Amino acid sequence: MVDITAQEIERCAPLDGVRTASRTSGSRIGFEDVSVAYGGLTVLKSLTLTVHPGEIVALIGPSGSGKTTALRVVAGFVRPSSGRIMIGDRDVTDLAPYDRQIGMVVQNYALFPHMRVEDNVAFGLQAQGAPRDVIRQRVPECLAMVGMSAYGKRYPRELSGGQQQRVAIARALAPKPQVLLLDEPLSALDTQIRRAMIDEIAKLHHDLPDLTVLYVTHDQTEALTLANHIGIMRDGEMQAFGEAQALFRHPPTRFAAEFLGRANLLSVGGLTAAGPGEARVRFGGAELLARNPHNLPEGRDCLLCVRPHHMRFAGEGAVANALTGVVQSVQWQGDVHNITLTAEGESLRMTCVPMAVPPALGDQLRVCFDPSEVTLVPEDAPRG
Ligand SMILES: Nc1ncnc2c1ncn2[C@@H]1O[C@H](COP(=O)(O)OP(=O)(O)OP(=O)(O)O)[C@@H](O)[C@H]1O
Repeated sequence: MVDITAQEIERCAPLDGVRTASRTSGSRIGFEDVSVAYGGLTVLKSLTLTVHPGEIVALIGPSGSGKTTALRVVAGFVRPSSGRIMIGDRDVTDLAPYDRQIGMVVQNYALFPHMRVEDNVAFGLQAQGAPRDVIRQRVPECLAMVGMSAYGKRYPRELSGGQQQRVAIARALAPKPQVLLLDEPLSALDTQIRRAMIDEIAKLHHDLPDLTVLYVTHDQTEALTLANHIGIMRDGEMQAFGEAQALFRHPPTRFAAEFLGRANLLSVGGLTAAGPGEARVRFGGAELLARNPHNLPEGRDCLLCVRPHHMRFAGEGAVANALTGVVQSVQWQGDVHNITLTAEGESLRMTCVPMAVPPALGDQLRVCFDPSEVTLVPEDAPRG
């Protein structure tokens, strides 16, 4: 993560009042074969991606995978070594940040400390030379949008982290940008405030459905809750991209399965077709039925992705898709019990509603899962 400063936010403030005066419909963000290199090292590699008008796309991925770089290249703080950046139908690759009609919110708020809240929010409008009466109307409007109407006269130091971030969002939205870039906007906040802010951002986007949002985060909950589409970055490349639920339910690679949500990935073999979109596989002595959305071919060794919350107790008698494991650990976490089992030499995590009498360490436990909830995933190609 490369921190973005108040000076850079200042450089985003649009100077052209005519073109930024109103946002009547959404604009796409387009990366067209964009690469970025620092000192000869390519950290963003041929990225092609469209964020459609009114959509939220979240970029997630490990530290250093190029998420912030992708965002900064849209903002205009970084020049691509090749490729083009589009906002709407405009090629903005050679435009300065302030001429791109973007709003930006970053992790460390980057509010101007010497300005009151209302002056922070007015900043972009003043920079574009908006008339005073427009500013007088727009500033309270934006503060109301983020629930900060009562705080206009305060200085940033007189606000909590969550309140500062709300002001930062109001400031970014005041000039009615076409696109909003969010760089880990909630990562400095504690868990409870972060949850509340996720709801608020969702509501904000509901109220501003034309706003196109590119959202960089480490937090898969934020990505899954807010984004229409999610891109998973790795080593400067888009490793996987898809509609949020589809990517979660049917991850295309091991890396995607592990990065988005928690997953048990069992090594299975002997794949045979079993009806449309389904296949049977062997896991030790057990035969299991699963979704095969990636059409892996017969005979293929692959992984079975079982989410911990999809595992259930099988009880006695013959049950399809059942495994027997030995309990290795039991943890109570208030609203769930987490149980770890070993089965056929592999470790499996299970999440279930809290039990009055949980299983004990060393117990044999039969568990099962619904074929429609488990997915076959190809093993990632070796990286070299
Ligand atoms: N100004 C810079 N000069 C040189 N290298 C840079 C610069 N900015 C970023 N990098 C490098 O580019 C790579 C991608 O960085 P980037 O900040 O985009 O990653 P990220 O995925 O956002 O990481 P994080 O999750 O930690 O924020 C990293 O290896 C980083 O060290």
